[in-house]
Amino acid sequence: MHFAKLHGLGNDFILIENLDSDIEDLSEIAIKGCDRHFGVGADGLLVVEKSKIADIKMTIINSDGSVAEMCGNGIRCFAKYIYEKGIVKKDSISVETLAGIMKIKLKVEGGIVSGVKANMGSPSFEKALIPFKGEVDNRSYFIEVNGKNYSASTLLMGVPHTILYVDDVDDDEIIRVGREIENMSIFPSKTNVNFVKIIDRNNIKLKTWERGAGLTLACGTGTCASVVASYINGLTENKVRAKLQGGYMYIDYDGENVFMEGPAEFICEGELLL
Ligand SMILES: N[C@H](CCC[C@H](N)C(=O)O)C(=O)O
Repeated sequence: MHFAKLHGLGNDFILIENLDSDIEDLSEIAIKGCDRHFGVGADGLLVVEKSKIADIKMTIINSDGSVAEMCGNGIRCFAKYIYEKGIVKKDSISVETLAGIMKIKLKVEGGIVSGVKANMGSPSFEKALIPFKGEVDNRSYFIEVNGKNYSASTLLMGVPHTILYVDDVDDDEIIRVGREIENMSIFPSKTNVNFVKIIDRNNIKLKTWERGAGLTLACGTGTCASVVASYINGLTENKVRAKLQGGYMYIDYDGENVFMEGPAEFICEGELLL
């Protein structure tokens, strides 16, 4: 089947069209297609489907085959694809996801999408929604891993996110700590784990261990969640530039909705022979 590969700041995706809803084994395609040796290689699979309640529907499947409710870098890539392929030829697009309908604004120059701004909706600290089973105030608590205590926040930004504040986002410890926290029993649906260094009140640096995908070069929902948590805890302003391994993302939290701005690029197209 035909596929496109795109990335948002190095968080890369295989995208396929399923507008006739005739492709069934999407998790199998994600697992095989995302394999970086036996497949195309990607952090996840994006699927274009028809919607009854929005312009289009985006289904997201992680490289381990698990379904994710939302994906920030993915929705920028998705929006670029559906505009440039003429599936939805509007510069303001509504996208149905399992986390709700997202409103996307495209910057178009000469028929090419040069930038994407997404309204990522409202964050929630509601334990039942995240879900989170800890007996602490999840806005700010301490989490212990391998005898070390980390200051943390946990919230829902379409998908569950836990934010840890660290001095060095490049510490190899991140992989072990990320994998351990992702699977802790206090997170019944697991969690993404963001390691954040506050640079100043308008700049952070972060790296994300993603639920169902492992360490990625950037995480859109994670960057949004990190800015919300940092603002709520008085560590930053509500408009923040975030430095990811793959480049910069711009986040604006207005107290109700979170707006994410960043790039999306095509890498290649081809035939998936799985
Ligand atoms: N792996 C995540 C979904 C993708 C999130 C990330 N790639 C983004 O850009 O938001 C999860 O299962 O919660």
